[in-house]
Amino acid sequence: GVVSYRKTQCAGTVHKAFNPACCKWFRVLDDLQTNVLHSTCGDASHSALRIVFHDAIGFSKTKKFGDGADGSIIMFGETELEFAANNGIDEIAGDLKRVADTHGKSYGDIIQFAGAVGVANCAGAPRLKFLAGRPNATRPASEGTVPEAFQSVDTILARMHDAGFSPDELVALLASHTMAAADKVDITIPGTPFDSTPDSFDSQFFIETRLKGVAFPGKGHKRGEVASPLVGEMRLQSDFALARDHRTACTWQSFIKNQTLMNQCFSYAMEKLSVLGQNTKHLLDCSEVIPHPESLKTIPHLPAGKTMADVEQACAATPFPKLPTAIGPATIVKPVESCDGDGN
Ligand code: HEM
Ligand SMILES: [Ca+2]
Repeated sequence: GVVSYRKTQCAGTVHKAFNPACCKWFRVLDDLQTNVLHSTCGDASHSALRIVFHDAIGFSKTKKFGDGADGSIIMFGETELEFAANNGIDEIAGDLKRVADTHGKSYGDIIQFAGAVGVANCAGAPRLKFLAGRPNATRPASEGTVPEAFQSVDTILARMHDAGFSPDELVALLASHTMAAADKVDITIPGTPFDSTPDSFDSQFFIETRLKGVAFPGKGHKRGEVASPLVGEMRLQSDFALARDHRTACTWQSFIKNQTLMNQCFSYAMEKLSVLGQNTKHLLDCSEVIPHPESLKTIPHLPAGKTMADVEQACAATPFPKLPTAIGPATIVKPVESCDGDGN
């Protein structure tokens, strides 16, 4: 397509595009927002971001398996969705497969597109890039490429290194856990968030993972889970450990009062993730289709009932930033509701 400096009306939509070749993605956008993501930072938008990671990370620099952000998790879903680390991905995979098939898009593209749109549905989020044109996957990823919450920091950093990501880049990617909840860690309490604001792309996740753990949100401890600081909040063992490890703690902490830095680092790392194993020369930049996220309405804070005495020090070089405490009774985190019609 030819880029012009005047926008072209995209037929069949309310949208206009600089690049007419991106018009068809506006039709995909409308379908996704109406039927899957509901233009909200809820369960489906969260899942759309998670599947970006689980698809792309099936990549290895050393062993030549896996082709990265190629949609193999949908194309070879009967294989990959059986992997334990992909527990719970089946629903979004099915939804995105339908949308891709309807619009004649590759599974690699639909995953990256839905991820970027899902992020944009969350207040405070960066507007991620979107490149289109990934060919369909020709083989499934191997089991063992997706990090698990019960693994050690050494194991997780080694796996990320093998996929081309530094410890700092992993921390940046983990900003994703600010718009996240767990359904499968403790199946008795589906939708249990990782921070007190799962509908906002804020730095609360980086704050709350550094508070002293006091209890479990369900009835006792599950594999990959450690005690969390708030009623109704889930803490992954891996997030606990990465928040405190000398290789990652200072970067973790640096995002708390610097949303701009957090968003820039997340965007950069997501851009890398979104084209893992792909030749970007063959991709078309349709970033103009990604909606503009709303801005945040809150500032970084300690949840109500917490003080600086509840913070665990971890970065030797820099003290934990001073934060105000939210007013009111101790924060209780409400579950993220799912819209799958089964009432939980
Ligand atoms: C150390 C690496 C990581 C580990 C061990 C990990 C582990 C997990 C676990 C256990 C869950 C809960 C799943 C469930 O029970 O439903 C989860 C959720 C999630 N993860 Fe990660 N994750 C990691 C990195 C990432 C990265 C890099 C991204 C994105 C770039 C990501 C995005 C998400 C999102 C958005 C959710 C929420 C899904 C939802 O609410 O439906 N994670 N993660
Ligand atoms: Ca949040």
